[in-house]
Amino acid sequence: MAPEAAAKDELRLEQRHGKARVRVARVWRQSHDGAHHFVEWNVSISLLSHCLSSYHRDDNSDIVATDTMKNTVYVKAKECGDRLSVEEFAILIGNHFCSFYPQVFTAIVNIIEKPWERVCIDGKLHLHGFKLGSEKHTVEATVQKSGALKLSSGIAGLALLKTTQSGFEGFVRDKYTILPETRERMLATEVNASWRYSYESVASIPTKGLYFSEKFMDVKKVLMETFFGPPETGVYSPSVQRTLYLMGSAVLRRFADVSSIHLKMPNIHFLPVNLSTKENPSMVKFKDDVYLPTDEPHGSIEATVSRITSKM
Ligand SMILES: O=c1[nH]c(=O)c2[nH]c(=O)[nH]c2[nH]1
Repeated sequence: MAPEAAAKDELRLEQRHGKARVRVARVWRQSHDGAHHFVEWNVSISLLSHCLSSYHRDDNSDIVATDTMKNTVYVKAKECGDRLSVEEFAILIGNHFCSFYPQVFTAIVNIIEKPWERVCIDGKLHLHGFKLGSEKHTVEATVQKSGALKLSSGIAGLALLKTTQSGFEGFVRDKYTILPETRERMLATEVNASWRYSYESVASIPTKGLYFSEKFMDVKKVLMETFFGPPETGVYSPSVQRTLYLMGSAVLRRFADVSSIHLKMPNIHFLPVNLSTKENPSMVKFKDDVYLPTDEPHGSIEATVSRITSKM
């Protein structure tokens, strides 16, 4: 928020305004091989600006209209002749508002990219055919007039499940506890991750190729490899907490330009099904085979893993 003291009333006002959920799709047509590239973005913009008179008086002369913000998304999408990553587009939009309008000092741009993937027909990548995948790519760019930048990317809704190599033992037992200890259970979650890049100014971001799009795929790969372990043996998970920490620390170890990662990993329960009657005591006896899938309630487990930067 933009805090400004209103001397007249001795009140403090914190304000921002913006346009939420501006939907835009962009096609880039490559002339050399006929391939089309496609993205669909949902853009939200929030501006911190000096426009106090609109709150204190009937004077809108400093307001950048939210309708103008919406139009700017389409203009900038049109103007970007070459493919760019969702991170670069967020920074471009944020930078525009901070540099074009004297009264805007901070722009916060959030974008959600839909997971459209090129289809494969008869083993060949289609030139202009796409299907919708599941997990989304998110970004938040906070740009200051000075060019200072905070950049985070994320994954939303990455549903993962393994049918073994998971357990939960040694937790607190008291008169309220009935959960049995186990070394054999299903582990299912829907990962929401957000990682902060260490680039601190617009001028310092890597611009070669689609740097951040590739990085997004690489981070996702590291998260999944750590969750599942090797294909034939897997890796044992003693708790969601431990697995979350290993996933986050693997990302920090692997990518020098990621300074922290927040992971939210609900523990989605698949309950053992045991059915028995007096007549048929072993009608369905659970042998790690038949489960009742559930959505709620679920365990909610989240943590942020960051580098400890020693300041000498
Ligand atoms: O991995 C787990 N972490 C928990 O904190 C927890 N709590 C619970 O009931 N089951 C589990 N599993």
